[in-house]
Amino acid sequence: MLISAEKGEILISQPLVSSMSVPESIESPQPVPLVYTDVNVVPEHERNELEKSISSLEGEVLELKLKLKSLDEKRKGVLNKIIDTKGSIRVFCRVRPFLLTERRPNREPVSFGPDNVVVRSAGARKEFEFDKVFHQSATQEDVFGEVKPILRSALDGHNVCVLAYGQTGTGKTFTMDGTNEQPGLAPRAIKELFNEASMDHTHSVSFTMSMLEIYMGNLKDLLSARQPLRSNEASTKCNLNIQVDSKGSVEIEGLTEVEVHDFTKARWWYNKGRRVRSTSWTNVNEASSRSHCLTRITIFRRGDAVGSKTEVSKLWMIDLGGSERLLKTGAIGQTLDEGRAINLSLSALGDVIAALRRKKGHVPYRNSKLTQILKDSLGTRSKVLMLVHISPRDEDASETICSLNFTKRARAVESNRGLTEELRKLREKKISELEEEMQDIQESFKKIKARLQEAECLLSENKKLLWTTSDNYQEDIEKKVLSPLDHLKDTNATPKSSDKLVKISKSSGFVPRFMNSTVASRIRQTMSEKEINAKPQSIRSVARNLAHFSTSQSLSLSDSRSRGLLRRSYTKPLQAAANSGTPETPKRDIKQRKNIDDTSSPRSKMVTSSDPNVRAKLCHHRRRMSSLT
Ligand SMILES: Nc1ncnc2c1ncn2[C@@H]1O[C@H](COP(=O)(O)OP(=O)(O)OP(=O)(O)O)[C@@H](O)[C@H]1O
Repeated sequence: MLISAEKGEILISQPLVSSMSVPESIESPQPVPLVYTDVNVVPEHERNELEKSISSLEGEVLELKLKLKSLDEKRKGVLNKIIDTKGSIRVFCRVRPFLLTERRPNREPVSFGPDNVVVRSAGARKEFEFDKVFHQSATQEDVFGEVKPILRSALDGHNVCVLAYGQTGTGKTFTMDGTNEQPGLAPRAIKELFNEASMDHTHSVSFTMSMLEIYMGNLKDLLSARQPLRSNEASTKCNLNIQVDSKGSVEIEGLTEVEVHDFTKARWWYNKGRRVRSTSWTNVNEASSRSHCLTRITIFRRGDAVGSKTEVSKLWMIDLGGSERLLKTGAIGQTLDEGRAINLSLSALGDVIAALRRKKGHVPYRNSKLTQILKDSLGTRSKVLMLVHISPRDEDASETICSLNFTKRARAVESNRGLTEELRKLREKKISELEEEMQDIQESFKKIKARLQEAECLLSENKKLLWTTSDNYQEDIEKKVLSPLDHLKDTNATPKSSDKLVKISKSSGFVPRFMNSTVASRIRQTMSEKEINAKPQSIRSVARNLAHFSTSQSLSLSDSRSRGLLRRSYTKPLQAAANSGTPETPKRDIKQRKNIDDTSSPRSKMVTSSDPNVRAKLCHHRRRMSSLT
């Protein structure tokens, strides 16, 4: 028998009850034909089939997981090649649109192409090249689209740094942070990380988050529980120490690191950190960031295989302080000091990037806190993405040139400039080939993942089925062990695998044919019931109990053990008919069967009546029932 999990149907192997005939008398020399009545018993061969299917599915799941793992490795390699060919330090430029309060000049000082910017200032024309230029109409989505591949790199174990650089008021905070309606890179990146992690079937990935600010050369923990009441007030966690371990990994002593399990929680922490950041008014930007704000997502990625190591990587998202020359901002006092501190560290960052690009032996990381913190994320195995922001205004043209000159240093070596036309074409061809390969890998990955999900689903269904049937199987074994009918075992053949399976809907209230009453028994039953119905309620209830047995009055086995077996076997369909058709748990099944056995056993002491007529009828019933027990 098989229970179809989908349709709630019971499949019963033939021959079923039709093949069951009970010998007229125990003296009959004929062997007892096949008795196969328990609808909950799964034939051995079907259980074997199920076990075979489970083991083959387990093999398939393992194989598919291995395939996914090897494809993942391949994907990692190809992505790495793409990023390296494109340049491990990539520089994008974003041009801020004119604000409503700004007057649009007749002749705009900045013009741009897809990967170049031309600035005209004081009669001079300067051109700068970029990996990509985002025009004024570019959306937050457009910018994120270009950053997305580097996030995959972070999940693959590389340290990644995304930096927003530019003059005050050019849109660094807008790009990194955004607004509720137009979320920026940081919230989008965090969401994407969770999204990618949820789709990774070969690794378990978890994240922690930290935020800090470098303000006037000091480190301030933005997620610390104890924050100063006013923005200028010194925080308790204002001077954190930067440590470098033997492997060159940078850690910040005492920096709050929160575990984030989902995007909502991560976003909550991110907003909390942003609120604490130091800002002040300058005559360029009303809420100017007077510090560098660093958000770190630490990624812990561990393979499913036993003994696999946890890979740790970092994603830094940095909103740098405004890079403008101090005179222009009208800064005095503390604001002037803040500006100086920002400029010093920006210049140190420029030196580090330039040294890395020139592949110079000495990289001056120690010159600022910013570069000390980023020491393990700006190196050779890391990926850096710098977004330089510029203003479209005429008055900002000279400041724009300064910003673009800064990024020119960063791009100098890996840029297309200096490459011959032939080499440039070769490079582009290689990138497009790699991108095609990447697409193929992703397609195969998707297909295998879909098959894996299918196989896992089927496996779990089959296991459930085996579990259910094993329980019945176990019961069956127990019954066989306890059954005194062991000598009949050899004559009761197990249905062959070739036996046709008959589908019977569970809800149809199926009763095996051997339980159907004969014509004679039906007449007898009707007559008894008519008489009993005329009697008091207590007697009617007894008659109802007896009616369970009236359906099998044609049985006349004198062997009490045979009768016991048969009674046990047909109480199940009765019970099934009584139930509403919901699949039973094995435990409930046993309990109910016990109850039915109890109630179906007529006991003389249950029936008492002073009416001699009723007594006579009941005796008649008792006599008939006693031949069954
Ligand atoms: N791409 C854009 N689209 C629409 N508005 C923008 C864009 N970029 C910047 N802005 C607007 O310009 C103003 C200044 O932007 P933002 O504060 O992001 O500059 P910033 O470079 O971070 O300045 P600071 O260095 O002083 O913090 C804000 O009002 C912002 O909403």
